[in-house]
Amino acid sequence: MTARLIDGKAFAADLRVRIAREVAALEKRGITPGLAAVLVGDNPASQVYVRSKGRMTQEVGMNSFEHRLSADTPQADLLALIGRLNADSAVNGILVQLPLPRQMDESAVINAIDPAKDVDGFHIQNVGRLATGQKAMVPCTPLGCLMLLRDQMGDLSGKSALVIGRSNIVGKPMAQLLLRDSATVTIAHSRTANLPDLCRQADIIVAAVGQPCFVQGDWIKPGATVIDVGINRAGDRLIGDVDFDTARHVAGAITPVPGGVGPMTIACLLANTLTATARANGLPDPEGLTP
Ligand SMILES: Nc1nc(=O)c2c([nH]1)NC[C@@H]1CN(c3ccc(C(=O)N[C@@H](CCC(=O)O)C(=O)O)cc3)C=[N+]21
Repeated sequence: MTARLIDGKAFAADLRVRIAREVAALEKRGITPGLAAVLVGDNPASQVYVRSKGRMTQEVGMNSFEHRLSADTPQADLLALIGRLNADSAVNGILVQLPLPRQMDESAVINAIDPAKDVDGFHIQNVGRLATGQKAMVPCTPLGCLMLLRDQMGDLSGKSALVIGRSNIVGKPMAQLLLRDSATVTIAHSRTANLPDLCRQADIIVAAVGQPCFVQGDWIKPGATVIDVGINRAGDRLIGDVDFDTARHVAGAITPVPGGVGPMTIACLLANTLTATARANGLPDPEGLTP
């Protein structure tokens, strides 16, 4: 068996076309969505993400505001900037690139963002809203994974889903979204016993462990759908958390790295910015961009 390739790059491009159409419709009402990205320090990989986010934001017709602060910026200065962005009506979405330098308290920074502008969905209010089934801003990577899974499998209800990884930015919100779609969800992590056996029972595997080629082909139930969230640098190449070369002979469908989840994350950031703009203006949520 050879797995179907899940083309996240193409899906994301299509999503951005739909977003651009909605942005054009808002333009007629005199509304232009604005996304502010804040980058603290000069992590070269982070700079790449911020740049490509900035370019795609403009491509869909939104305003992109970039703020670069030096790595030794005091936390109070960052909080002051967030305060100004919260108060700025031209800014509908605020993204503070993670990880932050050591002197910063990440939770304090995230929770300083106006939850209505929290397009990463990391604010404690959005986390609680997602967990209790209320209208929330939903983290971009899990939202992108959910869109790909629904597109591949249709109704997820009753499917067994294994999420490998328990981070606040991927694993936990991914589990919440799958649960909302009535999947039977297991969260595995570095202390999980018999991970290969758990994997073999899963119709859906979402791998977000941060270890290259961690999930082996012979751990996968034949025909399962495998979503690889990992982005690991191997020299000048990117590789995922799934051993693609063995997994592709067993899975029913699998996302490649690059070209799978990564582009969906950025497209969902734009989707969330559009959703935040609609809500800020008392308009209904745009169709098909929220869970
Ligand atoms: N507050 C915050 N929100 C984030 O969403 C966030 C963050 N901080 N910090 C850094 C990580 C990383 N991240 C990526 C998004 C897209 C690609 C992406 O598009 N990757 C391409 C390849 C890019 C390349 O070739 O370098 C792909 O997988 O095909 C990668 C990584 C978002 N992050």
